[in-house]
Amino acid sequence: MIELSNITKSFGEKTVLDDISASFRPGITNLIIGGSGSGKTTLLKCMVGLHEVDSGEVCYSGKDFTKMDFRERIPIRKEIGMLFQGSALFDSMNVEQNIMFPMDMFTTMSLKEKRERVNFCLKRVSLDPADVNRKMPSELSGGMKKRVGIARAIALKPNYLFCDEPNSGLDPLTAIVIDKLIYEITDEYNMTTVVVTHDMNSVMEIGENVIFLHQGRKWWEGTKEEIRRTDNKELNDFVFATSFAKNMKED
Ligand SMILES: Nc1ncnc2c1ncn2[C@@H]1O[C@H](COP(=O)(O)OP(=O)(O)OP(=O)(O)O)[C@@H](O)[C@H]1O
Repeated sequence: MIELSNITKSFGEKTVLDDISASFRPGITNLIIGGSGSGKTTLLKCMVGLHEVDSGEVCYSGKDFTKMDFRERIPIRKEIGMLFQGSALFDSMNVEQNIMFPMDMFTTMSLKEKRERVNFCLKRVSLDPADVNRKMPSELSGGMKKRVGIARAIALKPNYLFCDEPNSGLDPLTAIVIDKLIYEITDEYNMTTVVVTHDMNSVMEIGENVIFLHQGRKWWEGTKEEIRRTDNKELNDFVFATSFAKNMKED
């Protein structure tokens, strides 16, 4: 469980996050949506400590992350898996080395144990270790890179999974496959998963809890089913901006 209380963040004069409170429960996919510049990525970065908040609390299972120093944060960081935009694989490392990286950083596992874990994680994302282990990221398709990114994110059996635009750059069918994968592993490992997206297909497929940010504020919160019935003007304008999505709205 992650709980945000009254998060505020400014860059210079500009308030980017304005008094955001929200709860993200384990075992479900929590989505953060909103227009460009609404503060989604900033909020995600505040949650993992890549930005410091100006005020407010980010609590992991009741422990306030914002008040901790670097050392105190390490045990929580070990429980966090991250899939950032573009997969962020290390170009100079092959697939196996990429997935081993968090284990090298945070564990004393033997090489044999690490290899077993890499193979397990690759199989979990439906990749064949014998086929991809020695490949470099440049040799993989966009969808495969995302899968490897997810395999690396789950390598340390995280309790928390953060994904920033996991579908960016993917064709619609591959995007659905990646969404389903995130949804399945969230349920399977009972992770607290937070996904930043502006992909409406994702919202309608896996939006079990959706937070809508508008002008740096939490404007609306609900489920994918509730979005179809919402009267919130800004949310409607955002979600049903495309004719495809309009067809999905209930009368
Ligand atoms: N490091 C920074 N320094 C100054 N301003 C920043 C910084 N990071 C973000 N911003 C500003 O904060 C606002 C919110 O940015 P953010 O990236 O969180 O939006 P977003 O909702 O994720 O947008 P997008 O969907 O386009 O990725 C923007 O106006 C952006 O210019």
